[in-house]
Amino acid sequence: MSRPFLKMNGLGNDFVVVEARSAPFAPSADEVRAIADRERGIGCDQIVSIDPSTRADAAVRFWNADGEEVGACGNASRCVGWLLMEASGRDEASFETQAGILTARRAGEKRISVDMGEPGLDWKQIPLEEAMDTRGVELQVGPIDAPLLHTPGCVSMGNPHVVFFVEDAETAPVREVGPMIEHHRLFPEGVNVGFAQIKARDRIRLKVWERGAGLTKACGTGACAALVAAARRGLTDRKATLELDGGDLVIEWRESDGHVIMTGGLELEFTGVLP
Ligand SMILES: N[C@@H](CCC[C@H](N)C(=O)O)C(=O)O
Repeated sequence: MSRPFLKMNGLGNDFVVVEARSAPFAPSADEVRAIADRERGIGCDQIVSIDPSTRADAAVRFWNADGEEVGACGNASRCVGWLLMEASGRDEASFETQAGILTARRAGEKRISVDMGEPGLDWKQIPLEEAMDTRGVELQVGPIDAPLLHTPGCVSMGNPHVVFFVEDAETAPVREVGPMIEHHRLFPEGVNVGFAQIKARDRIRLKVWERGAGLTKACGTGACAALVAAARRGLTDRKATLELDGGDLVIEWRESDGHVIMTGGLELEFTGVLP
């Protein structure tokens, strides 16, 4: 499969990015896992391919480190948007994903805004196993009479998210609870698990246990989901700074069209050749 790649990250959430507009790239789950392996492979949270498109500048596919293809990846979308704009010399780029056509715009030096589209808020869009109010679903962790965590919000950003609101994100049981909820029966397609501490009406501290990748330094769609889940419950305004382990993202759930706008940085780490 020898072919060039770019190693990139968005706030430390890292990717192997393959340009596939002139030569198809369709890795098997085993090949994805081998590339993503941090001991024996290149090591990354997700793999990204930039494919040809007749409807946008490109089409983009994402795979988690566990080998499964997924519908959205916010931090990687900023990296792809930047690559497309650097190649075209323009200040805007669009690309197809399973979540729809996304538009990226420059927002400073190696800083990109991506219109992530409208969040999915109906239980069937998450999806959930049964009908529930996604502002606060019937799910709890710990003893029935004294739950550790409960009544999280659920949001789809083209991928499923559940967001628990916690007193202190630094001490939240991310590594213990994340894997338990990731594959919980309520989520037939699995789920990304956010732990959000509301610091102010315009500031959230967030940790995310990602479906198929575990605890990452940042999760762009997770940040979008946390802002939407918080704003729906009146905990924050519709625009806030999301503090992730790897850095900050500014997320706005726009009143005018209901779209979620994610703004943040990216890094090009190095180039290489897949073995
Ligand atoms: N890190 C990404 C999310 C990648 C996919 C996610 N783990 C899923 O399985 O849906 C982001 O920045 O959004």
